[in-house]
Amino acid sequence: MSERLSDPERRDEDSTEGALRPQTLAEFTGQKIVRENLSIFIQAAKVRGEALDHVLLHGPPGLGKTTLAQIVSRELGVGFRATSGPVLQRAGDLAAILTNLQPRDVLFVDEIHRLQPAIEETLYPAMEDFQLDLIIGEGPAARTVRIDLPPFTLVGATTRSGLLAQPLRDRFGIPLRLVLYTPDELLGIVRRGASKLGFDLADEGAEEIAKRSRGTPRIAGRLLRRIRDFALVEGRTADRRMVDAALARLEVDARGLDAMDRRYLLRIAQHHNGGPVGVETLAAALAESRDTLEDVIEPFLIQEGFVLRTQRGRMLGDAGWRHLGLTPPAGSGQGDLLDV
Ligand SMILES: Nc1ncnc2c1ncn2[C@@H]1O[C@H](COP(=O)(O)OP(=O)(O)OP(=O)(O)O)[C@@H](O)[C@H]1O
Repeated sequence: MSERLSDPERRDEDSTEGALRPQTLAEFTGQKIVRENLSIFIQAAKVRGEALDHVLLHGPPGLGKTTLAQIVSRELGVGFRATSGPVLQRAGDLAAILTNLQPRDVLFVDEIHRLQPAIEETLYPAMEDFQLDLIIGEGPAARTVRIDLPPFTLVGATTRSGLLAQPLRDRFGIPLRLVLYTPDELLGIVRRGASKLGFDLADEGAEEIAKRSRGTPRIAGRLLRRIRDFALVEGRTADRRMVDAALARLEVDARGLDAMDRRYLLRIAQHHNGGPVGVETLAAALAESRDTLEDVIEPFLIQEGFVLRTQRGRMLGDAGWRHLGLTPPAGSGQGDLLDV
């Protein structure tokens, strides 16, 4: 995958990313419905003294799934273990983790849609009955040993709940969908981040970053840290003009789109006359995977009306044409919109 500054999937090696992480539900900005529901279920689990039901967090990358999972364990006052779908290669890897959990611990599985089928099946009885069926030996001598597990809470995160097998999805009692943040919510996150970093950021500078972060806290945090670098080296106050100039140098445009987003829009405009064009065709032309287009690039472009998802493929929306400064060809309809 390309190295984009506004790539919400890329994690920062920068230790300050961790410093910006909210630690409690009250500190967590935005996602009001998710927050309110989680708060009730956490309180109820604590009153009953039971493990919280399993939680599935789904939504685009960089919206705070890992952060929320950590917050859930902290609010429950239990331990936190983290792994991810692609890391678990053998059923034994999962067994080792599960048998080491303390009662009511949170086990976070990132990218849960990428679990191996065999591991997924080990997970079903573990989630449902807190039991682990281990097969010992091979061939005719093989036998199954059943191990009791402590009750635990699985918090799964995925950018694609549609890719989860139905039986796995059904085992999450608390499915929660994260949505892109509003500029106002991001403003709160940027202000809080600036104060945590001890960075003197003017209000208008903060607003500019919030507006141009593609609805994603991880991008907001990254832009904030890069602008802090510019301010430091140039010895300037981070007011609107300074932030604007810095974002231009980072190739982030007035609406927060980066070079890749613009290539995507231009491709539909110039090579497909505004579309419709299939996502596979676009992915091949842009040398990106279909998953990257669907998970990373499109959610914001669709939300803002730059792109429309129709039965026959992607089309450029009015906002997309306007943003590129181009005129739509006469008679370009919008096709049949898919529910997005
Ligand atoms: N509501 C929020 N308020 C403040 N900062 C947030 C919030 N949500 C996320 N962040 C910040 O954004 C960054 C990304 O968050 P996190 O790693 O939890 O995202 P994620 O959705 O788990 O991403 P991925 O799906 O790629 O794992 C972190 O630095 C975190 O501090």
